[in-house]
Amino acid sequence: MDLLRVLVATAPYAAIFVVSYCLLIGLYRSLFHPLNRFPGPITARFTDFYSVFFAAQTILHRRTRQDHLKYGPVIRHGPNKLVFNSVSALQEAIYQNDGVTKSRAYLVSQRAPDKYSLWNALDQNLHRSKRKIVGQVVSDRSMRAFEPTMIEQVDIFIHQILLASQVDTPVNVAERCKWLGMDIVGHLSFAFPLNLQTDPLYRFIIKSAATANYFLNINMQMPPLALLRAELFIYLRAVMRGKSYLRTIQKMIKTRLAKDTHAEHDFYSFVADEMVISKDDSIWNSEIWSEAIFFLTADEIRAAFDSGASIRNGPRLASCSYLRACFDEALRMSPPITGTLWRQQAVHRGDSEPLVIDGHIIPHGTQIGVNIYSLHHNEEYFPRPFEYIPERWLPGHPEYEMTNRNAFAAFSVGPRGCAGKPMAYLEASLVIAKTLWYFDFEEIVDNTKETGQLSDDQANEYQLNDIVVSTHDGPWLKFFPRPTCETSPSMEKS
Ligand code: HEM
Repeated sequence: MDLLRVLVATAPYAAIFVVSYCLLIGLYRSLFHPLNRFPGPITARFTDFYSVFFAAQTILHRRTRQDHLKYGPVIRHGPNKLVFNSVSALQEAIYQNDGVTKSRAYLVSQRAPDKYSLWNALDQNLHRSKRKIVGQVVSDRSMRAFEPTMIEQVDIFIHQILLASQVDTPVNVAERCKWLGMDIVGHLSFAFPLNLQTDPLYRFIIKSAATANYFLNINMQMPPLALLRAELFIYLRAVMRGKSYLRTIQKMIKTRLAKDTHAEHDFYSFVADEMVISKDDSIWNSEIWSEAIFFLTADEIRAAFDSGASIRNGPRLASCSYLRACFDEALRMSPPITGTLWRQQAVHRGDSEPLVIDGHIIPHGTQIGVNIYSLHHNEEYFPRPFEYIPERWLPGHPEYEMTNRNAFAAFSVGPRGCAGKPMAYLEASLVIAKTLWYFDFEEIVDNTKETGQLSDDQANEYQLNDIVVSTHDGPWLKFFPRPTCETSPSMEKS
């Protein structure tokens, strides 16, 4: 009762304190903040809720581009944030600059205070040592050893499409690719057969991972929001329904720990000797846990591939330049990571060495970045940005001359660029090559359109939802087996 009385008595003072604090912060941000000289939306000047608002609608990438069109190549997108839309910021000033590191916003993905994954390790030395280990997993040699498993999974994908075509059923390609991607990464990480393609048991993890990424994206825009732990309610509900993503990963790790370290050719066999791994329940706080979470969600990215190019399979896969051009153009228009990859000046630089980006001196502590979607739709680098033109990537074509391919950032660049790039290309090449070899297809529903405020240009583009990695639905395709199918091993399974 006493406590209640104290609370009631102090409430007005607390309210006055909060309002005064907000007013003072507002006054400082509008009049004295060193970023005031940069243009941008008024709301973003005062609060990160501006980005949170659009992130919650999964359209922050589109909004950022619109803001660039309105305010120019450098915009203030939060009280302490600047977004750049130039090749020089991408290639020199930010992502390949030793004096710049990942932003502290990445720490919202930490599982335990002193545990870092490759993705959220800000310290450059720690990152280098982690990257070395993961580099072994996705190296060319390792990928060659893993390829038979990958092909096996791709063959299941083809077989499932055949089954659908035999009963005249259209296929949601995004959904199938997500299942395939997750099955492959289950084998790659802990040699665990998730079998999403053939068995619905674990399919819930796709949705769970998307929910986790949705909240991650919002929290990264305004890190204090992570303290609210809004995602906990969703996790709790999943646990109660017996469909917990985290519990599934725990099961995968435990199953793997029960086997001999080098019994399988997977991620675990590489990291086991480097990390202290406990076989009891404290697995939740272990280093392997942090890495596993990252590995499993990163793979969702691969579901974004869709291409209509005609290609050939086999040893010449790597030399199929048109296939590669089609991939790159799809990745340009619909990058699997659409957002701004936030960075900040590294602490070791100290205040004495100013960071200069595109001629602007950047105050220490400012969050800086390039928005991949905006850069990929910058007309200066990619004329007619909303048109799918693979010839931009093929020497000898006029479009090639007019394109600045240095502005391509689907895998980011520099030491924090994508470690899985060769694997992503290999997997996508195999899937598309095999699918086109065995099937003709037609689109059933037009998935490019979406309700909402889209410009005419945008309406012609395949619509993505930005949740750190972008998600989408469809296309819905109806497949027709080609005569070549009859002799294929994967078809014989039917
Ligand atoms: C089309 C598919 C893919 C795209 C477009 C893509 C894109 C990216 C991008 C843009 C980053 C930088 C993220 C940041 O700075 O916050 C990244 C990081 C990373 N990606 Fe990928 N990725 C793809 C597939 C994969 C696959 C298949 C794997 C692994 C099997 C993978 C592993 C990684 C890793 C380990 C990092 C962190 C690198 C580091 O911080 O050192 N990616 N990826």
